[in-house]
Amino acid sequence: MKKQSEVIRGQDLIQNDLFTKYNVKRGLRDLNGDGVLAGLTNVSMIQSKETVDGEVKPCHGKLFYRGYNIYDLVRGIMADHRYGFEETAYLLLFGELPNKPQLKEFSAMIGDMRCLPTNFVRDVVMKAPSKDIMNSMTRSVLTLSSYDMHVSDLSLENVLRQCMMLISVFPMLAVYGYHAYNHYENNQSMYIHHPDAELSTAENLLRLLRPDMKYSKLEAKVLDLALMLHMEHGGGNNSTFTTRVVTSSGSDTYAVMAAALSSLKGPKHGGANIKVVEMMNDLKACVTDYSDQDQVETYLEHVLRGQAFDGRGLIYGMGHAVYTISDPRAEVFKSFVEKLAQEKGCQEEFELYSMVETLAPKVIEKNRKMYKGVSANVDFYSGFVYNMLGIPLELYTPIFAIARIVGWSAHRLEELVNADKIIRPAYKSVLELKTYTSLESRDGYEIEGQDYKDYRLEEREEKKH
Ligand SMILES: CC(=O)SCCNC(=O)CCNC(=O)[C@H](O)C(C)(C)COP(=O)(O)OP(=O)(O)OC[C@H]1O[C@@H](n2cnc3c(N)ncnc32)[C@H](O)[C@@H]1OP(=O)(O)O
Ligand SMILES: O=C([O-])CC(=O)C(=O)O
Repeated sequence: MKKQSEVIRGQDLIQNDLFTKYNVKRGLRDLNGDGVLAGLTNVSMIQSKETVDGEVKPCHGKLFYRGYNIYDLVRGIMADHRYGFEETAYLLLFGELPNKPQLKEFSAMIGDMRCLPTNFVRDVVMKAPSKDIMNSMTRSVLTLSSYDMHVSDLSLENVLRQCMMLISVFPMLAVYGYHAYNHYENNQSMYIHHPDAELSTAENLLRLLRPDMKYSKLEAKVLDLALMLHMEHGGGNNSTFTTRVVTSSGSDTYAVMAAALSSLKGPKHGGANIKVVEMMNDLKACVTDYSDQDQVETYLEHVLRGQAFDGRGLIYGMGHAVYTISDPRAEVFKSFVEKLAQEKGCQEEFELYSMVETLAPKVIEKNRKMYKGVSANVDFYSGFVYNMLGIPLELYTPIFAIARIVGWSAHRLEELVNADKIIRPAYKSVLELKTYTSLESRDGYEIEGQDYKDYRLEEREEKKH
């Protein structure tokens, strides 16, 4: 395929100056990070700039769910020693914080709905397991549509039912998908624990994951915090915008959530949490002393030049489309990470993360043309936290999805209530028009070799147990 791919590169490359000439907002954003306005939302608000003396300036990032500052939500729930997933999900779906009976009823509904169709785990989740749990979840979500008698009913009542069911079963799809992979690919024992309707989402996640179903209160609380912080981030982030776009075409909830999962898994979006941990492991393997600032800085320079790690030139967990000085979620995370690292004896690693957090923005700013600042994003510390909780790498992005499906649901419902207009931006064509020629008279390149054969799907080798 080498020759053909070179042809594609030649045909598809559009010169940079044309984007400037036609004022195309690449990535649908201005250089200073302001996004092209694509809609209005009541679900959440992100602030990264403030007006001081009439001048707009970058500020520390702020995030509000339905008008409530994320700091206050986290602080309030933590202070009362409650789990926050269900309460925050209620807030995002219904627009106000629940009172006690409302929270009890909603939590009970989520608990009751944590139930998959008969033999679904055997017939769907355990078939052709994959290391890529996001793809496994996507397949499960699409297959669940076959069990829904009202799959295409777009009434709010039906869509809410579908969203709540998916919110409830996402932890099962993720963890069972992991167990199937771990068994068939890694030859480990497989156990499928049932969820407990009385427990919170965070507790259930750990219960389903661990062989003995046990976890400490601190572990469940930290995971619950992670879920709260990842739940929602405005209409413009890649997976939520995908949700909005696919919803606007009139598609069903399963197809919409499958599309959103496919967006979130990308390493520039939710998939960054896996990349951060892989990058940090690579860093540790590449330097002789990871407390040595010079060595760490040199490694980061190599990453940026595409000479280290995955060759993409990105320092994962750094930078954000909107935030510049700070991502409030990373700040909240960091304060808990430090405590957890002390408890788990991982202070040295915490020091390394802190060092990279300080050095990376300087290294990026030195090597790239910057229009706005770069700081640690929510994905920077999350993988480290999950690692300390003994959660396998394959589940890091799925945990993000377990939280973010709430935001996707709120945006799908908001899109259905308001827009009823298919989202369809414009692409200016810079195509040159041509005169048709007959097959006999065409020049063209010759296909050499048959290297496509290397790419054929391999039969999965049967594992002996
Ligand atoms: C939940 C989330 O989705 S949070 C984001 C998770 N993603 C990551 O952590 C991946 C690493 N980060 C990135 O790829 C980017 O910072 C993004 C995709 C998050 C934001 O991208 P943008 O808004 O386009 O970044 P921005 O406009 O600030 O970039 C300016 C320059 O700095 C570079 N830059 C920004 N972040 C990084 C980074 N982490 N590593 C290397 N270079 C970076 C950009 O490539 C760009 O340089 P270029 O014009 O030469 O290509
Ligand atoms: O807003 C974005 O572009 C990415 C992000 O942080 C999120 O989705 O949580």
